[in-house]
Amino acid sequence: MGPITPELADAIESLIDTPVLLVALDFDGTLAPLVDRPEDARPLPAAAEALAGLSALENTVTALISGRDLASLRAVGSPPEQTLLVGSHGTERWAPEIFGADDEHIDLSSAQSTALAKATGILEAISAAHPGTTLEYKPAAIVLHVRQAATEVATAALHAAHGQLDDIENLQALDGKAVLEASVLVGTKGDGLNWLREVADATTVVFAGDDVTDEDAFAVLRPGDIGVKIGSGTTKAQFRLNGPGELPALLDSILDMRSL
Ligand SMILES: O=P(O)(O)OC[C@H]1O[C@H](O[C@H]2O[C@H](CO)[C@@H](O)[C@H](O)[C@H]2O)[C@H](O)[C@@H](O)[C@@H]1O
Repeated sequence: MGPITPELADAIESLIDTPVLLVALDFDGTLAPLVDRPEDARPLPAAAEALAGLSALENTVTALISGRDLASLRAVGSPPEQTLLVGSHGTERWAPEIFGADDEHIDLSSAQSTALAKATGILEAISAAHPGTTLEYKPAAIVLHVRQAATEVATAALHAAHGQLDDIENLQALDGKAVLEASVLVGTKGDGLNWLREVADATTVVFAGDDVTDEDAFAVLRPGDIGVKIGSGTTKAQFRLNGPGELPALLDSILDMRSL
């Protein structure tokens, strides 16, 4: 049996006649399998092909919604031209001109720049002291990656980072999969998904994601929408797939339904 359960198949069937469908996908761990180095992540070819097919359909809008900043998301995701993009956990937003929406760029206040510089200094020192950890620099955040560190080193680095970042004003610490992100902007994927729904004028939304931050997006789904959790963990989503390898089956089924 494939990954599409009869219940999920029924939900997909109901998408046939919705006037405007929005298909919004998280990137890392959903469209692209998790890998050691963030710069090496790429969509699975079958998923990228299905996404391109969906983006070419009339009355079906595609979007990526990620914790990555937009430049990084574009570089690793190579999204189809008409795909809307939400980055930096909801705070950066871009839509093709045809949608007539205002983009949202990052413009830090001096208090935010000061907080980011402090957090950067702290995480650079922690990373230097914890072999195997690396840093990712974003316009409004600094991320400590511990995926490649030994377990005890990773735990110690995350513990030290939490302890030292907690006192900085204008900063929020976000836990993710083998990462700790220190961000000076407060945004959620729920805000991002609400923006996408409005800009696309969507009557129904499909959203798939794997991480804790994706729960904010599942939380704003409405009756008739479809939320799909990718992988294990507690979730508000109604449906689940085991990993990014099963996403192409979902996208292909939606593509078939919307192509009828
Ligand atoms: O919202 P997402 O698109 O899922 O982005 C969340 C974070 O993804 C990236 O980190 C994760 O993927 C890396 C590459 O597979 C992996 O090495 C890391 O351990 C994961 O946490 C990205 O680097 C972060 O900036 C995103 O916030």
